[in-house]
Amino acid sequence: MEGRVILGQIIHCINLNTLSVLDNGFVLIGIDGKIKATGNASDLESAKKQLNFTRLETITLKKKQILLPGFIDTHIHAPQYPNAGLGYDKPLLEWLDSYTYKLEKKYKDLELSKKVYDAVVRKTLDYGTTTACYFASLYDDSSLILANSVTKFGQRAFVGKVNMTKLAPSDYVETAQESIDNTLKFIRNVRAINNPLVQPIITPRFALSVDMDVMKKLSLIAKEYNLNIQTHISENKDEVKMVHETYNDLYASVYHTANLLTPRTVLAHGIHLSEDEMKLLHKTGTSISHCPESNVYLSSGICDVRKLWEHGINVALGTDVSGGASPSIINAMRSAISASTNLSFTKSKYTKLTYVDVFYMATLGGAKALALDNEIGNFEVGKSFDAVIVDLDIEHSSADLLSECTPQELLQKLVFLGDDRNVVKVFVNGKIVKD
Ligand SMILES: O=c1[nH]c(=O)c2nc[nH]c2[nH]1
Ligand SMILES: [Zn+2]
Repeated sequence: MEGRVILGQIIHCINLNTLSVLDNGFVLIGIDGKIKATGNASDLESAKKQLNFTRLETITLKKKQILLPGFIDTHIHAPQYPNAGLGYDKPLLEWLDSYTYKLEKKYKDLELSKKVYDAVVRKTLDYGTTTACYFASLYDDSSLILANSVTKFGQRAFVGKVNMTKLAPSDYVETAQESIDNTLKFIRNVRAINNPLVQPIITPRFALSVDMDVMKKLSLIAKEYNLNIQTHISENKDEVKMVHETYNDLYASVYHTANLLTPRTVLAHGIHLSEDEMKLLHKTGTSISHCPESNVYLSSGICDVRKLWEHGINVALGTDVSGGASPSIINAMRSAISASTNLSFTKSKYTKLTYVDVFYMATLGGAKALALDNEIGNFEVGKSFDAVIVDLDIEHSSADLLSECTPQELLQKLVFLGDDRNVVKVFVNGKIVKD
């Protein structure tokens, strides 16, 4: 058998509280991109023999390099990328009207779509995002271009054509029929690409912009086509109030009524959830995508990740570009620590998130949120090899390593100081997509 072996310092999460660190380890990958064996370097020869590996390409990491699972961005709006860093003077609902819809409706232009989508996919891969869960726009043909960009550059992704049937600009809204028809067309077209790494995802924008009937039909489509679901929940207090007024129900209950809460559903934000809503999310196996940078820039609030965990809810990370400015999950890890530190100033007996907590959310937590934890998220044998090689010894980068570091310290340097310069190689399903 042919394959590749990576030797060196390897870190991944086994579960929420357990970091596995191999100081001198190996990961053996088959030509099919799957992990065949892992362990200490001293056991490599016997693993090779046992698995009948004859020809192996070897990558030996340097002293200041670590191998990590690829990062998972569970919430990013690809068409909003040109607005990253702009328009943070307004809270959510005004921001949507003043900046966001105005940009998204330009994606009728397929040339613009290709230009921006190629740029987003390239940029997120450069930061080590091996899997991204994208909101696209209302337009199915433009959204298909995002699925093609992802395919071209080799990223693993979910791509959602957004549904919006009300409370939207008159020139950026669909009828119920268009919304459903175009969603079905989009699903068929993404499936026709025949790329197992790219899946369509059901994407009602949020409860305020989609009619209940349409949400219910979308949940039936998710079931029939075996699809994941994504939307937003409880991001901003005015938004929550409007949802209560519109539906006379709790925000999470609105989605539950529409049958949108499933173990394959990821909801962005979840800042202002009530006890009952958290219980409902736990009961339905729904995950939250925590988007800490966006929550600060849009003045939405601070999500209490520990409280969600206490309720048994899985929490992942999202950049939420362009609510968040940075397309980097490394940055999202850092922002999650800052957000929880700020929370600790106002809450008694609150333990802020650690670098291990956020690393978990960026990898295995993300995989769980997308129901891909049998496929990616760590280096368990049988999973696909989605990984990044991180180098903390890059000249002119922010992380100047002037002393010896343990693998755990190298990971901390990445979380607090790292950027795309430190991500020197990226693999998706065993294939090198950044070198
Ligand atoms: O962060 C957000 N970005 C959006 O585009 C959006 N739409 C509804 N709610 C939203 N929240
Ligand atoms: Zn969002």
